Amino acid sequence: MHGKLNYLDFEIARQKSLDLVNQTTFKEIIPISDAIGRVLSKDVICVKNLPAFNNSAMDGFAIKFSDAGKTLSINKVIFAGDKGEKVEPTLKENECYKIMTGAKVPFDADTIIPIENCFDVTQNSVKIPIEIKKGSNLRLKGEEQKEGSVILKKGEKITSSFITLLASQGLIKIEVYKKISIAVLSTGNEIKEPWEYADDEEIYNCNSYALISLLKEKDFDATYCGVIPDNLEESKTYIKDLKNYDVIISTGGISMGDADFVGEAFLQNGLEVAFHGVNIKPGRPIMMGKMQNTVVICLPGNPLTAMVNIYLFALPMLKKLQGETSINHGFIKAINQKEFKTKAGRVNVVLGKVQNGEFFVTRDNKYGSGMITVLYESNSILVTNEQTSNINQNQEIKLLEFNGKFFEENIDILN
Ligand SMILES: Nc1nc2c(c(=O)[nH]1)N[C@H]1C(S)=C(S)[C@@H](COP(=O)(O)OP(=O)(O)OC[C@H]3O[C@@H](n4cnc5c(N)ncnc54)[C@H](O)[C@@H]3O)O[C@H]1N2
Ligand code: MOO
Repeated sequence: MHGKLNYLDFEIARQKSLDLVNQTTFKEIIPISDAIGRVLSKDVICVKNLPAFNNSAMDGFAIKFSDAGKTLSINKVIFAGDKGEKVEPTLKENECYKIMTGAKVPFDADTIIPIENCFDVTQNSVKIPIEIKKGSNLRLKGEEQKEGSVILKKGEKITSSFITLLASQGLIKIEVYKKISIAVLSTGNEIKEPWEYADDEEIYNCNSYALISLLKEKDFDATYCGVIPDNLEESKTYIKDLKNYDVIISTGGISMGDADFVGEAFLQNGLEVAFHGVNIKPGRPIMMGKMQNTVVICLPGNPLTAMVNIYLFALPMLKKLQGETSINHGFIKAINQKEFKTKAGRVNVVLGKVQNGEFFVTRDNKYGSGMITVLYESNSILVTNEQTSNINQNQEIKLLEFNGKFFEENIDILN
């Protein structure tokens, strides 16, 4: 672990991280009221046509299109919820129905005219305008979704708009993938928990809480498993007890320091390293691999680095493991507002704030990976390719927002 790190190409590292996992096979059935953020483990098939019957989109009159311009007698009034005899076709010559929004339209009417577009409306009759469109305001049975069609796809993450569709089908339970289990650890003798006393030489553990919160924002549950002391033997035992988790995420102790033996402790527990070291700033020492069935993600200790790296490298892989199909970062386009420099020869991650399509780089891109406040000051990142040394003012750029969307397509996010 102490040899010079071989810095892997960014895209190769991203691909290797994805290759480490296959989607979980464990499923469960849960109520739709608890389903937000969960991933569908099978397609949802339409069992009830949408709409279920021909119905009116407006309060008004249901007529035959050929009666445009005529004065018609009102045959009957139909309300939403009327059924059976009340909605049987009963039109005679020069007649129409008065009808309410959502009410079933009998088969002998083909067009709905909103009441405010009609003339001389009385209890018994109405004059229909001459300029009308056949079929207007008539919502046809199955025009939105037909029985048997796929309405929601396996691998999609459930949002509130999914719930509307599920409830429209009379579904109250749904099959989803079980949540993957994630252990989060910190390392380092200098680390104190926020509720402990920390003297001037000690620092508070921010990484674990920050990572668990970021994972929560992305609909993952993570368990905090404590601080591993800077001691190889104790680390080995500690890690051995975590093999029941699907994923272990640690921060710190993976660079070149004499106390950086977290990697060694994982290795001695059977870790097969996929890569250790990526040509990116921040995040050069990042390491990923697999320890039997457990995916191991070792993030560098600097809080800024840990957060940016979990976002860039870990989220796509965790999404894949969770069974999601949209696992790739999507970008938004913006215009850079102030020129800044980046270092050619490596991939650079640049923090900034995007607002209404304008990007404001954080602190002129002059900050250290050990800083914490800069994360708070930013809402997005720009990722350069290895050739880029400058981002000009007014240059169109691609940005990943911290709360950005993920897509099935793998698109080029580099600038
Ligand atoms: N000789 C070299 N030194 C370093 C290299 C290198 O290539 N050669 N890489 C540097 C880079 S880049 C990074 S990033 C850091 C990462 O090192 P580690 O992953 O070993 O992290 P630590 O040394 O344990 O900690 C770094 C920094 O972060 C603080 N830290 C750690 N854990 C937490 C926590 N849970 N909450 C808050 N802060 C934490 C820690 O106190 C250190 O200040 O290595 C460079 N060195
Ligand atoms: O990964 Mo380090 O944060 O580049 O300094």
